[in-house]
Amino acid sequence: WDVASLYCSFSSFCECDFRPDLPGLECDLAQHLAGQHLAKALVGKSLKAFIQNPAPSKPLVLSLHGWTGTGKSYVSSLLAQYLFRGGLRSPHVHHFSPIIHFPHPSHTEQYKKELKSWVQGNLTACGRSLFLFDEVDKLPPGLMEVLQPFLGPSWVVYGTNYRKAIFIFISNTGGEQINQVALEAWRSHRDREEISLQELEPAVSRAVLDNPHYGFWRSGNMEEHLIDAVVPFLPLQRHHVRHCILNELAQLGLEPQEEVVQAVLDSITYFPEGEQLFSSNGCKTVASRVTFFL
Ligand SMILES: Nc1ncnc2c1ncn2[C@@H]1O[C@H](COP(=O)(O)OP(=O)(O)OP(=O)(O)O)[C@@H](O)[C@H]1O
Repeated sequence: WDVASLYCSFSSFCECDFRPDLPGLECDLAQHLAGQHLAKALVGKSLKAFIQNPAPSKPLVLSLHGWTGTGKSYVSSLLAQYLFRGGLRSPHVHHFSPIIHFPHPSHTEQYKKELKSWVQGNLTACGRSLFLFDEVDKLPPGLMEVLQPFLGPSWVVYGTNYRKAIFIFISNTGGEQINQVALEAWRSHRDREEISLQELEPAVSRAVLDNPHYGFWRSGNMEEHLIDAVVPFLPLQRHHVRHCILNELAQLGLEPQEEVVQAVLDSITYFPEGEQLFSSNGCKTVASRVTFFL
């Protein structure tokens, strides 16, 4: 324990290195996040309500769903960047990945103890902590049970005020269902921006509950309404991938180069077989393809 965390544990005002810059986040999302009108709106709205409330009644719990490469990790890292001074490297941002942190299903009981004490210890050190769980559908079943007491509205758990924490869960579960809704909207000539959360949420929730490998399936978080927002990420079309390529070129300090843009777009595979509408891996491989074609 350093002096700062000791101070934090006695001071309800302590915000550690939590320095939220919501206008900055909104601006970055508006400029760089392609094709995700629902994610943009939902993340912005839930964060604003949560951060502006000096005494939230429960932690903020977001569940991000969608096809690979559609921006779930990207949005999470922007969140960390605009909420904490140290961004993803802040000592109060905790990132869990099944392959790295929970690789052996036979060690689940040990992982449960460790996860519970890790979350508890870090919330004691700083109530304003961000816990990021990647590939939730690949976590050992039952592991997430230990998180349940931290996600709800109780006043205090194990002597710690945890209501200012943020939990983000990421998975591909529900991705196929989201893709189907987006495809049907396109086939019936509906504007993509008309796709509403009400259309997607039931399908995503069903996919989560039906998936026996999904951590929440056993822990009951879905049923108990501990999740504040189910955030669907739509599959990306060719013009969205173009946006990602231009982002990448700008990041490299380069002007848009049409031959590179076309070469990258043409090297990507699209689905379904007939319409060739959505990028098979979203923008996941854009960075490496840009480097290749430069
Ligand atoms: N909607 C998007 N707008 C802009 N860039 C994007 C978008 N989606 C993905 N990217 C780019 O592609 C990279 C990979 O995407 P990201 O890691 O966020 O995918 P993901 O949805 O988390 O995929 P997975 O489910 O496979 O983990 C990002 O770092 C970002 O540069």
